[in-house]
Amino acid sequence: MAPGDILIDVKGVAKHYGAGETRVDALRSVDLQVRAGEVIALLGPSGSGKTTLLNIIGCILAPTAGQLALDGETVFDGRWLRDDLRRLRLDKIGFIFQAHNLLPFLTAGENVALVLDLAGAPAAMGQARARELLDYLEVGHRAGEKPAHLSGGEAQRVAIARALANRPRIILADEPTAALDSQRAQLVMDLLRKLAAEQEACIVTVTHDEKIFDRFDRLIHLRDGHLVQT
Ligand SMILES: Nc1ncnc2c1ncn2[C@@H]1O[C@H](COP(=O)(O)OP(=O)(O)OP(=O)(O)O)[C@@H](O)[C@H]1O
Repeated sequence: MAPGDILIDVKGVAKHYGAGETRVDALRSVDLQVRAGEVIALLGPSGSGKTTLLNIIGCILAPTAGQLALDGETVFDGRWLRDDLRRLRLDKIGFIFQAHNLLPFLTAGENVALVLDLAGAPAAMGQARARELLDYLEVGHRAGEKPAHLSGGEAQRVAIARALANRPRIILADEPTAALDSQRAQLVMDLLRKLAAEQEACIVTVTHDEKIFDRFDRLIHLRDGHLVQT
């Protein structure tokens, strides 16, 4: 794989929820390609389908129709083509969620190292990588704390470190900077851009945060279940 290769390929993806009178067409027919090194934003009003699309790309939600290929491999075509979606997510995808979802009974450092542990890496390697990432995000001094003792911004940076721990090529983020002040939001975006370039990864971010719009290569708007690129 080289920079510029297509890491996410969404073709004709539709998703509806419910049936009959309660049916909601969240995505109608969406085509989207994202290449290695690209950092893109998904924008759109509430209910326009941003989270639905992010969850489909993350193999958390099955489309109603269409195809999805990740890193050159078709993973959905009318049905999931792999039965080990958990493994696929562990290997290829890093998630940064709005609610940071850190495990409350583990320290910040353990939360990050856990990802590598699950992927089968030796414990010492997981701890070293956790330390490196937490230091990089300027939260290394909090590595021994449980999430309940972290501020919102600190917890979010730990969650970002966790998403990056496994060096995924596809990073999906839902409002990653919502809990951060302007300076830190830009720092986090600059870090994500640097990582995307270094690791030949791509980043898809749902955001409403205007202060980081200039950090994206493309802004993609969702309207009524369709994409409009700018
Ligand atoms: N599990 C569900 N069951 C039924 N309808 C749903 C479900 N999830 C989402 N929807 C509907 O699908 C549409 C798209 O929702 P989605 O959460 O993808 O939008 P969004 O753009 O991410 O919104 P927001 O910015 O508010 O998070 C909305 O009309 C929503 O009400």
